[in-house]
Amino acid sequence: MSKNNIIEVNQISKHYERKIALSSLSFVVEKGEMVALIGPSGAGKTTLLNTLAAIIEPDSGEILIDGLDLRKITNQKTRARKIGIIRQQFDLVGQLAVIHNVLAGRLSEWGFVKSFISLLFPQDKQTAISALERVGLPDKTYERTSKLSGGEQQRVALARLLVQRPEIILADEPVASLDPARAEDILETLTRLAREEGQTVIASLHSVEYAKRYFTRLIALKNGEILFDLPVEKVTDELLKELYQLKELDQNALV
Ligand SMILES: Nc1ncnc2c1ncn2[C@@H]1O[C@H](COP(=O)(O)OP(=O)(O)OP(=O)(O)O)[C@@H](O)[C@H]1O
Repeated sequence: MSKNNIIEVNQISKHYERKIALSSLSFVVEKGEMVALIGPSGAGKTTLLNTLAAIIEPDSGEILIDGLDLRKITNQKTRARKIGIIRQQFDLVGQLAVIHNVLAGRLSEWGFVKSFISLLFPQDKQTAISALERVGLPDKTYERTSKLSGGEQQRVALARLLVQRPEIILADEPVASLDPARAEDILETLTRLAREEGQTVIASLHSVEYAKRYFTRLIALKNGEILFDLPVEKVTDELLKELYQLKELDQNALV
């Protein structure tokens, strides 16, 4: 494995009952790459991201992170330093003030007691405040998170990632529920901050337009397989047409 490869996926497969979600996928990602995962609904994007985040285990194949088998990175602290994920539901606690959600990025490092204490006396307050400044939310620090709009909550999730500072950021449809202006704003912020920190990003996106604008490489999934894996400038309209064509009728569904 080359020194620059931070992720190496070797023939991973995952199925749910009779449905194949991922079919023997292999690819390599270098440190600092900005990769967008695209493909029609049900193609396997979320399953792949959850597999990379070790939220689900593949049936077969292996994932190497910095040359280490992901299954062997069992220490939570080590794993949190390597990989952070933003999911569609943000995983924020609505009743808590924004700052506490941001500091949850430290949870695996601090352990339960310090994290609990931080709910009363925010520790490392300055780190959280500067993360909130970087995502453009300095005035919401003590606001109850549930009062924020969807776009603002997405920024809180980003600030939490900034505090966690993982080497790899996985983002599952990070802008699905946002209007176009806010979606672009979040993608611009995410990719700019990741570039500044030298982080590697893999994000699933429904919008090919955003994928092309903010990312440098597109991995296209279709029916759990990689249809193409190309630098943005090599992705043609023909390939995209093939990718989003309606699936062939699933004969099994008729039985
Ligand atoms: N927990 C589950 N149980 C059964 N089938 C599942 C489960 N999770 C995913 N699937 C199936 O696996 C396939 C891949 O799903 P996945 O959510 O990874 O696709 P996706 O590309 O992220 O779709 P979307 O763009 O709609 O979010 C789909 O056919 C889906 O129905």
